[in-house]
Amino acid sequence: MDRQLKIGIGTLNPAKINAVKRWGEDNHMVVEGFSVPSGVSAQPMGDEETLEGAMNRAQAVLETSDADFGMGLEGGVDCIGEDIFLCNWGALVDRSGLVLTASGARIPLPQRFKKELVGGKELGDIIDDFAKQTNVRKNQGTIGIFTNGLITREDMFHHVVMLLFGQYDYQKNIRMK
Ligand SMILES: O=P(O)(O)OP(=O)(O)OP(=O)(O)OC[C@H]1O[C@@H](n2cnc3c(O)ncnc32)[C@H](O)[C@@H]1O
Ligand SMILES: [Mg+2]
Repeated sequence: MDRQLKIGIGTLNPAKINAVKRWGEDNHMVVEGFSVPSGVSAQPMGDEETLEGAMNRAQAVLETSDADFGMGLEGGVDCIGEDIFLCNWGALVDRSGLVLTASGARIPLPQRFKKELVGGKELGDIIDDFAKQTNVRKNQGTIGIFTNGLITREDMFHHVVMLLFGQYDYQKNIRMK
């Protein structure tokens, strides 16, 4: 029997790992979480820093494991005008040097969150206080709280994982030409 391909995901957060496991189960791939540094702040601000965190995690996984694919999923926030939005990025790298990226769905956060975020507080802590729950980040996520559970953090990241793997064959073919 063929060896199953392994996806290493750069986190121990179950909301992220389960999103990748959904893909792994559907596609006969093994998934393992690894604790790696994101190389960016604990609460990334803006697309650039959030994407950088996702790419750093993906690359670090390849360097520290025997995984065939390294994946990084990073959560941040981003301002558009006066509003502040959830902002999530994913990166997928393979051992040939291919790097794929994709972002997640965005919804606005309450204005009162903005002050605390700009003041240096992590969204994970702010949402726990707001929802009077613990570890929202490991469960339905902020997106789950503000969509009444319709789209959880796992659902949102699963979509990102599909956007990443969905690009794989197309990008591989482009590179080989
Ligand atoms: O262990 P890791 O992988 O770092 O998981 P994390 O929950 O800390 O996730 P990120 O570092 O990717 O996210 C950066 C911060 O934004 C928070 N965050 C981002 N999106 C979130 C969401 O949907 N729900 C709850 N917290 C979220 C998160 O808890 C962190 O405080
Ligand atoms: Mg974190």
